[in-house]
Amino acid sequence: MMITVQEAFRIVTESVLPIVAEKLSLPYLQGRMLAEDVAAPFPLPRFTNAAMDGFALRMDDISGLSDGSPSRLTITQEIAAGALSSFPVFSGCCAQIMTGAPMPEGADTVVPFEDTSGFDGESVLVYKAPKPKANVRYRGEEVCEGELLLRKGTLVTPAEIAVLASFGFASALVSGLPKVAILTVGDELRMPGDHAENAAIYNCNQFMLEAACRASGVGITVIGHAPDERNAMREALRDAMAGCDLLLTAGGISTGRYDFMQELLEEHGVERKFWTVAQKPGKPLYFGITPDKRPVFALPGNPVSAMACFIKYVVPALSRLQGKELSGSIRAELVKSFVPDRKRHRFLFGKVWQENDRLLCCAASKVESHMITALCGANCLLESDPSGDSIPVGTTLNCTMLPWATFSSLERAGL
Ligand SMILES: Nc1nc2c(c(=O)[nH]1)N[C@H]1C(S)=C(S)[C@@H](COP(=O)(O)OP(=O)(O)OC[C@H]3O[C@@H](n4cnc5c(N)ncnc54)[C@H](O)[C@@H]3O)O[C@H]1N2
Ligand code: MOO
Repeated sequence: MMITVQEAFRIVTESVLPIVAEKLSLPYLQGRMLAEDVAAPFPLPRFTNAAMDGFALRMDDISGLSDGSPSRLTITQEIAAGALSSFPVFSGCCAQIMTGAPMPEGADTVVPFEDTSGFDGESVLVYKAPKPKANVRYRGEEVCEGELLLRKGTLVTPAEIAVLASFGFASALVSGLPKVAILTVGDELRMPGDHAENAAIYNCNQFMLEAACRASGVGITVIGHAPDERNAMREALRDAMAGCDLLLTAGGISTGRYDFMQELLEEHGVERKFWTVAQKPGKPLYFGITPDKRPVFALPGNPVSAMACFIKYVVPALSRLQGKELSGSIRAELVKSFVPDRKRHRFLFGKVWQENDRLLCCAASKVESHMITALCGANCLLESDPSGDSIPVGTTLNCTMLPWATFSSLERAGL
């Protein structure tokens, strides 16, 4: 039974559940999403330390500097970064101290090396008084022990890796990264690089979907292709289904004599959630769940249809598998009218950009589901409800950004 786009979207997002989280070491965390809150196991700085190379002293001992004459102090110890002072700085004394070294007991201020007579000798002349307590980094001044450092759901960037490392965490729990299997079908398809005779065409979906998955930040397990023949498709499906978290097929899902995909998926135990959606392109879209609850999308073979379905349904499913929030769409004003579909929700690839304070959009001029060049230059998928009238200039439309669209593409002019 044909269902609405809204219903299809709801079924997909409700049926797809997060996969198991995994613990990864620091070098592998970049780009992943934290699966748990991280609290500070100790305060930061962990101990009060010097912010400059110089002399740790008691501020009271250099108060005489105010009348212009230098103060002389006896150097009683040297503290390097990583070393501990074993006795206090007494009045009239000071400690040579290096940046990052723990402050010795008794001292409250660090005078930078440049404002003294230097490290040589048994005493030092201090020429310039800093502010009291200057050049000292205090225990816990940045972060308190137990404070929430990083929230579950945070995308790990070099900043989060730096924070984790600073607190001594060698690894972190991140959401699982889905592995996608891709299977294309069709006797007519040839691999790019091979000869395509007579009525043959080149396999675009396999490479397009692989690139779209990688651009969406997920991994690939199997990439396969099968001819329109039941046994070959059955075997290819079995291989594709082994070990993936999400199965994507393209082609063979409509009503043609060789469209065996639905029948074979169900033979493999996939439970159909829906087949056919009131949308253009992408009407024959099939969505199901394997017995062990993995999502399966059988995308229509026409490449633009396959990509529209990927953006509208597969990208949110990949987010759900990772426990990520769905990105949602943005609203932009149409600058060039187009004809929607009378009965079906219309998807069109297009461009959204910013002009002054307004977001504007326009659809690609090539609108048929086999016109793959419409994708080039597009940064979003535009949507329009069914309507018998053309959509006028100035209408506000929902635009879903393509996962690989760049921020700068929003600033350039339209298609
Ligand atoms: N009688 C009907 N015919 C069709 C209907 C319908 O409702 N009734 N729906 C049309 C729509 S809409 C679409 S979309 C297609 C989808 O059909 P399939 O998913 O079964 O896809 P195929 O028939 O295998 O292929 C359709 C089209 O796309 C080309 N194709 C397929 N795979 C690839 C690939 N990997 N790379 C490049 N091009 C590919 C294929 O050669 C066909 O031209 O059905 C309509 N028909
Ligand atoms: O709906 Mo089909 O996906 O128009 O080409």
